[in-house]
Amino acid sequence: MYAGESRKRPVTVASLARMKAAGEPIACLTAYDYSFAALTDAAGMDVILVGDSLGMTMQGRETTLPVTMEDIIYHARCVAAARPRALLMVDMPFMSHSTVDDALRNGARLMKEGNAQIIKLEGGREQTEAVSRLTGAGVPVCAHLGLQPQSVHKLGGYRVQGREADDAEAMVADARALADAGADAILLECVPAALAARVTREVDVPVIGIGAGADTDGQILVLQDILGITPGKTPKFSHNFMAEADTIQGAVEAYVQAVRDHRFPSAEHSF
Ligand SMILES: Nc1nc(=O)c2c([nH]1)NC[C@@H]1CN(c3ccc(C(=O)N[C@@H](CCC(=O)O)C(=O)O)cc3)CN21
Ligand SMILES: CC(C)C(=O)C(=O)O
Ligand SMILES: [Mg+2]
Repeated sequence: MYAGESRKRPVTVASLARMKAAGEPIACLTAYDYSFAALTDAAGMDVILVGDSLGMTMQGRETTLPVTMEDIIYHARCVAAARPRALLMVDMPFMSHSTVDDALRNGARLMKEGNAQIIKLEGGREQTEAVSRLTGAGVPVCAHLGLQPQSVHKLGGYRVQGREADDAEAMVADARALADAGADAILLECVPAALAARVTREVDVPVIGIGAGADTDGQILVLQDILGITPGKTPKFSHNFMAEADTIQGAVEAYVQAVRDHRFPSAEHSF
């Protein structure tokens, strides 16, 4: 939503670009079913993500790796049934885009079967050809840099990425390459706030952050984390908005308002 745009009008990929240009924060949240998608949409969310985090939040798996195309399409269809005004973003599962042919076939499935309006895929410059072919074919793409949970076994855990100077430079170069390849947005997960601010300045496409500080074009969190119902430990970058709300609807609205008013994230949620 950018200044002057009717709140009732559906959010599109073009809306996100206009919001970046206008300096209007983009509020994003995951949802995995019809009821929460409807509630989240009524709270005024700009983007709803059917994330592969559903492997953990919905299925109780230890990582996102077991999530299948069938799983994510099932949840995307449940969310799409709410006919949200929000832009519907859907994650490409682990190993669903490791070849360009797979990326094209599976990206098309998320749109045709899952009703995705934009797909998100983890990876850096090695994904540029897939991004270019997908966007060239009319599939909007959000690239996902920084902490890539599908690489947890390669990374050795869920850790902040880009702390060393050479890793930071590589991330900036990846962001540029993906934007040049046609990516419509970039998501940065678990990166130092200063690095995220630099990527946000240096690329033309909207940058959405999670654990990436306050100076990105938008914020995203996981639904269960903002409701305080994630079993076990929640990431440092999340905040339980139920702590100050009486209802689930109120908590989701408080999150949207905190993002719009630049009150979330604060330093305690950032690296
Ligand atoms: N409930 C939930 N919330 C998420 O944000 C989330 C998921 N699930 N599943 C998929 C990924 C995994 N994510 C995670 C999981 C753990 C940390 C974590 O524990 N991070 C440490 C930072 C460690 C460091 O300082 O390097 C933290 O204390 O927050 C981060 C991201 C983000 N995503
Ligand atoms: C945490 C967000 C960015 C995500 O990719 C997911 O929910 O799967
Ligand atoms: Mg994901």
